[in-house]
Amino acid sequence: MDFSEIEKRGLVLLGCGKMGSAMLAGWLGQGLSPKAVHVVEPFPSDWLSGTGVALNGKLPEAPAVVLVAVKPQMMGEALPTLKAMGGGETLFVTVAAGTTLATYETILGAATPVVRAMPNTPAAIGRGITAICGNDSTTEAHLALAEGLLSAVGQVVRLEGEHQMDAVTAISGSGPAYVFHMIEALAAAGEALNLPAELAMSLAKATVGGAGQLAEDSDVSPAQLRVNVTSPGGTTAAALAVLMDPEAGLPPLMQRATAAAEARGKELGK
Ligand SMILES: NC(=O)C1=CN([C@@H]2O[C@H](COP(=O)(O)OP(=O)(O)OC[C@H]3O[C@@H](n4cnc5c(N)ncnc54)[C@H](OP(=O)(O)O)[C@@H]3O)[C@@H](O)[C@H]2O)C=CC1
Ligand SMILES: O=C(O)[C@@H]1CCC=N1
Repeated sequence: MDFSEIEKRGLVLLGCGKMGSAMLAGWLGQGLSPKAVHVVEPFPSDWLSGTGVALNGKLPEAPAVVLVAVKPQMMGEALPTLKAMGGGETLFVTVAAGTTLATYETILGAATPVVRAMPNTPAAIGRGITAICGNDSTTEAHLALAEGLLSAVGQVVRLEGEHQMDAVTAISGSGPAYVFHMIEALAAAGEALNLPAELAMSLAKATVGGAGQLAEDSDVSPAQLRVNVTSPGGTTAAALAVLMDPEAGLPPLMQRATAAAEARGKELGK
């Protein structure tokens, strides 16, 4: 990523909790100068204080980018403090779930370029995936700037429009939590089969991590990779008969879980 525009005009990060620090760690790791970053965060972590970024100080008048990473519930309080940066010169990029482009336009002015982005926490190790879409005031240059910034912490995909954002949030924004829960569940299942807890957790982490990497790196589909593990009449087939049950297996459960996430995204947007 060419950070020169951001290093010239500055980047304001509003809120530096779990997602803000995951992205900040990625940018600093990619060589962004900490001096270019101005963070507004009520309770800075020790990690944040040690990064060398400007913390809770005077902000640039027209930074290249404001990255909004506060909770949707805090938006009404936090965003108006940056209203003076709205209007056109500064690109606002927001990662908040649910909150619609129209809400930002109401607070910051309709002429403000706003990109909604949905990243995920593997951004902290450069393995995130972020989906983006912009409002009517965004140009190709704005989208390219947002894309460049977010591609410093993983892959970026552009959406057809904002109507896809709550579904994306349900799949990849929240998705790492489902995978972490899968690790917990697999480890707990190992303990239920009388393995020591530490061994069960090591097996579960390495299995999920290795399978995820294989699925991402391989030209073979996940369905075929699954078949490759499954010997006819063997142990995997016995487990998959339970997991792939059309009524009580993982697919209907995953659909219910992601539908609940999507519905919550829509509620947060109201
Ligand atoms: N966590 C994730 O995996 C993902 C989160 N997101 C989105 O990212 C956003 C942040 O989520 P997350 O990082 O998990 O939440 P966190 O609570 O960890 O981070 C939000 C941070 O903003 C701070 N904050 C609160 N009020 C203000 C304010 N007025 N001005 C500046 N900072 C403020 C909070 O401080 P304090 O704790 O003291 O209130 C906190 O440190 C949310 O909108 C969420 O939807 C998107 C994708 C993935
Ligand atoms: O749980 C949430 O609302 C946020 C959005 C996606 C991941 N975390």
